[in-house]
Amino acid sequence: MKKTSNNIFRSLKIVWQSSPTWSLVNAAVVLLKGVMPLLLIFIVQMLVDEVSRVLTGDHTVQGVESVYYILLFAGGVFVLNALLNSLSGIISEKHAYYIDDSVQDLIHKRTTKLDFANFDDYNFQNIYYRAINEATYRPKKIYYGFVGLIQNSITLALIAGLLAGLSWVLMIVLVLVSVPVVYIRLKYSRKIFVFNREHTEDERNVAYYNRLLTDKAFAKELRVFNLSGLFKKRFEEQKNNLRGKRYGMLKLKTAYELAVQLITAAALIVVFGFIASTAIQGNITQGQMVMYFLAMYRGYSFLQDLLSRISGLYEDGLFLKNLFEFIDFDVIRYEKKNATLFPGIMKEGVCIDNVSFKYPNSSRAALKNVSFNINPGETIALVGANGAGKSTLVKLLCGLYRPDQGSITFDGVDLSVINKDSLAENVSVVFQDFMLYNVTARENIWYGNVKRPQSDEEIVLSAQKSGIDKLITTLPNEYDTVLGTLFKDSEMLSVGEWQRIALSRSFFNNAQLVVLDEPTSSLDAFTESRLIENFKAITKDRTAIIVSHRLSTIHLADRIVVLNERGVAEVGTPSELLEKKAAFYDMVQSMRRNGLM
Ligand SMILES: Nc1ncnc2c1ncn2[C@@H]1O[C@H](COP(=O)(O)OP(=O)(O)OP(=O)(O)O)[C@@H](O)[C@H]1O
Repeated sequence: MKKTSNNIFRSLKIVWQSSPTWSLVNAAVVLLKGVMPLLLIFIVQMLVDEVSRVLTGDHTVQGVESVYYILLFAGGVFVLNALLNSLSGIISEKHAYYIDDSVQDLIHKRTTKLDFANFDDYNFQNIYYRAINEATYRPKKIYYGFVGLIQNSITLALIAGLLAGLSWVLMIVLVLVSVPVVYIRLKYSRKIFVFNREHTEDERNVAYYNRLLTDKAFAKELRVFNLSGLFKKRFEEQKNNLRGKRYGMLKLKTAYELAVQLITAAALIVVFGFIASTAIQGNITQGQMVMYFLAMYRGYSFLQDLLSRISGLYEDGLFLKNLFEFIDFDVIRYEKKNATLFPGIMKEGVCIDNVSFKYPNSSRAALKNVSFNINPGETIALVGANGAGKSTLVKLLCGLYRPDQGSITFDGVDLSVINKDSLAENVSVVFQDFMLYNVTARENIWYGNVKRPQSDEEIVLSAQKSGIDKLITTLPNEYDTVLGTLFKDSEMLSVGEWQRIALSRSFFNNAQLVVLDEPTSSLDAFTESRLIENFKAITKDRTAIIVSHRLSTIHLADRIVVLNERGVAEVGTPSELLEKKAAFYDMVQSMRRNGLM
């Protein structure tokens, strides 16, 4: 309960900090609206009493005039009410923008600053999923729930004051019969909350099948393997299973609620009877009787409202735990305080020393005791069978993961103490699964180093190095043509062309270490041989690591490092390794036999 109220206050703080001015304006309008119902009850009482006075004999001008004044006053209240209703719409909309922005900002800060390794953690994925689902609306709902609670309390206090003129017992009776309703709501809020947390993975599974059915990334295979029927069936089964359980809880909750509501209604009838008999005995006027009826009825509905707001707030507080859990989650955090810069110009090179690594949530080691050096300006080819750990080593080299054991140093400076930005400026990578950005060709390359201007002529130079410049100049707006298929007037490229764009992006970043994971996998023979011919010029003065299965690319290297499941199998120049007739030699022979070279 304490944690729930903490969440509520933390959420209100977010709302307040999003815009103190709009929070105040919005709250003022909501509270003013809360006074309106009571004013209307007063007006009705005054009207009934004045009209019955005129009807029972007071035909004087003052008597009729006072009816007009009451009507005039009522008109003013109606106008104010209409004004508040219209204004509250745009005010709350404007305020909602600020709240949305603040919450989104919190989430963006979290997701962009997270270390990449967290995305491999299924538990983190659950927390992230729950947070995203709550983030969009809960803080806003809490704010309105809270302001509404104050509004209802004011109205109720005024109504209670009014009813006190007749009997305090009336209010107490109403409060007492409402308690079970609140109890049931609170109980079920917690049940639903627990249910949702326990079934996050099932929910994600439903969302996954929904993605398989709708996302472009899966659309091709969905068609060629005719998978839509199977996916739809799984989607429906899992969704209906979840819905069934949730609906069952809702039915039970509704049944209990209905039972206690009936008791409350009976109590209300008794109270109405009491008011009527008091009027019949002549202890209150007809106007007062109508006023008490209305006050009682409105009081009852406001009390119901108030109680459902309290249980709503409790529920929101519970569910906000999901958002704050994400914001506070003790993530895998690599960067150390007082991190240092990457060494100026490397003189000693890169040292990979006895590195072992297991992915988070994986039981198998991806790298075991890997050790080798890379001299400054040297090109190393990293080869080995599928799953040997080549891409893993690439990810470790650019700081996406940290070794569990051993170290990676640049000129003796451990990667773990290097500042993230400085590392990104000095280590440039083209991943196997490089990104396709649906922006202009120029921007696609510029993303390699956004600290440089977009007009930088090295953008064209980088495109020339990967051999994509010629194609770009044939596009309708040349370098300013949007690539992809997402937006109007875009031009789609082939996989190999995209790969050349990705290569240009890494060339544009004049990093000291260039890491290319399968850089020629999608290139045609002509482009590949041109890239290979120019490779030395492209990586001039830079240290390079190329991961490849292609002998033509491997032969570019000064030295080859062969990885296997036990770590580094062998290291040497291409001719040394061929002479040694061990792992690399066997690999080349196997390729030759199968006509792969
Ligand atoms: N995100 C991940 N989570 C858990 N295990 C992973 C992850 N990525 C890779 N692995 C495992 O780590 C091992 C090494 O994978 P890696 O991708 O580094 O191999 P590779 O040598 O690059 O293979 P390939 O030649 O097929 O690209 C594999 O056994 C793989 O299953």
